[in-house]
Amino acid sequence: MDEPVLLTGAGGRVGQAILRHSGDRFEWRLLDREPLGAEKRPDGVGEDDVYITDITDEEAVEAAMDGVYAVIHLAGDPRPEAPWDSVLRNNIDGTHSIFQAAVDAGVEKFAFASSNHAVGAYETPDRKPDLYRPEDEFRLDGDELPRPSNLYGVSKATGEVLGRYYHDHHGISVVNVRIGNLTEGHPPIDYERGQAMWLSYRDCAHLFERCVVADYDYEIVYGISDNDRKYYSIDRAREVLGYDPVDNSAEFED
Ligand SMILES: NC(=O)C1=CN([C@@H]2O[C@H](COP(=O)(O)OP(=O)(O)OC[C@H]3O[C@@H](n4cnc5c(N)ncnc54)[C@H](O)[C@@H]3O)[C@@H](O)[C@H]2O)C=CC1
Ligand SMILES: O=C1O[C@H](COP(=O)(O)O)[C@@H](O)[C@H](O)[C@H]1O
Repeated sequence: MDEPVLLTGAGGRVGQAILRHSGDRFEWRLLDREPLGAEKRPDGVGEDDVYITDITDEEAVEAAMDGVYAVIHLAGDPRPEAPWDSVLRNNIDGTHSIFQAAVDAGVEKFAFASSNHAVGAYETPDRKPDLYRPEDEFRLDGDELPRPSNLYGVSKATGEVLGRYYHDHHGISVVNVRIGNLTEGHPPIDYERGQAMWLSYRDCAHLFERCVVADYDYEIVYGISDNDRKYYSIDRAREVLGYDPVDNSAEFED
């Protein structure tokens, strides 16, 4: 595939994890509202491939989308405690703007950075803390309805529904990745929930690489490493995307 892959939110944690491990895999086009210095770009990605703009700027987004094969859409407010005005603008309006530009430009595939917080309210008091432990068999598999933890989670569930709409009415392939907890180098320390949903940097890059390469219609998958502790199934990501993670938070326990 010679056409570019547009990565929004390229300067953030998830974007940098992808570029660090898969920087040589695609022709990248990078978008962020903050400057992306040479240290944030893979070799060979020059300033002409970088778009510094807000994702709600429809004209600028249209220009960035021209000729693109696939979109990995990460840009947004990632804070679980983010207020409504911010998630409405950055996560809902922004995601709408990126989807609309993508279908207008004939983009084939769209990977959306959803979140564990779209389903956080499944972690009910009667299930905690057992569901964070290796012997517990409770699993979410992507077929369940959203049960957001907070307004940020509402915005992520809304992004998933926007994807459903654009897939059904415009035919674009959409995969929603409910990312767990991306932490560099090792799983979160003294945080069982975080260890159960840990996503290592290299597994993150591999997962989004598969979102560009694999064939699918509309999917919801979980983005975590192959942790012994888990309450998210990664079976669907394995089956549909060919996701084959190498990390496991249990390997870091004493
Ligand atoms: N880091 C994690 O563990 C998780 C992240 N996610 C999602 O993944 C995505 C990326 O998250 P992180 O990399 O952790 O966040 P981050 O804050 O490190 O990166 C987000 C990037 O998007 C850019 N951005 C934000 N709003 C923008 C706008 N309106 N227009 C243009 N650029 C904008 C920021 O400048 C930043 O570079 C977010 O959508 C977040 O909700 C979901 C679950 C877990
Ligand atoms: O969606 C997100 O989830 C991760 C993990 O959630 P947490 O409540 O365990 O911190 C969070 O770190 C990240 O900022 C957020 O975008």
